[in-house]
Amino acid sequence: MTAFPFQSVGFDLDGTLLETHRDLGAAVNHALKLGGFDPVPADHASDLIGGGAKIMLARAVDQQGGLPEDEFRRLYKQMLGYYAENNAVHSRPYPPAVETLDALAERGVKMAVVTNKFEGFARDILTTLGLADRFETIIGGDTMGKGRAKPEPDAVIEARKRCGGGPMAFVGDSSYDVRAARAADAPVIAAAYGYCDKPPHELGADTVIESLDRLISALETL
Ligand SMILES: O=C(O)COP(=O)(O)O
Ligand SMILES: [Mg+2]
Repeated sequence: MTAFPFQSVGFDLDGTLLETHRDLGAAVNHALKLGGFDPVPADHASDLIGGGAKIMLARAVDQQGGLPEDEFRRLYKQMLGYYAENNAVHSRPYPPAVETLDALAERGVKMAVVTNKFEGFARDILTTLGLADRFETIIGGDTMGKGRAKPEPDAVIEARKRCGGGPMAFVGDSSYDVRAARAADAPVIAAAYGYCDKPPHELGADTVIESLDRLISALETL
């Protein structure tokens, strides 16, 4: 067997490893309701995901005319409070996620999560789902400091360092992921089944997969 080409793989969370839009959508709708806004329809919640919770709520509020800063901040706090209590109600790994993580572990590959979610939420959800221990590190949108979340490369670079510093490939579903990985000089695979903010083939990734069960062969042929 030839050696696997990557020492580590970095994963985006929402829309790549986990289907999380129902819980995120419920949190946004909780805040929208408190602000007197209409809820976001369930099948539109996924369009708001990618830049973290604040951007998600801001997009939903702006679609309905926007809010002054202090009122927005109040709703944002309410949203975070709700999500803290309800972040893994409906959220699940995509069906081949666990098998794929197993298959990578069998090959000696280290795995990292690099998400724009707050690190604490990511840890909570992965712990509830029994997956937290599989990752060498979990880096959130707040881990590297203000303004350093994806699409900045810092979190990908830090994840690669924490995984030993060897070659890391990155897998993500949005332009935030592709830009962060590119800027960190990591090959990147786009998850077409996720919450892509552009048509998957236009994200600028090295390759596109329709399901996580294609990941290992995609990594071997990058
Ligand atoms: O919650 C978000 O908006 C983004 O999260 P992700 O970086 O894991 O996709
Ligand atoms: Mg994502």
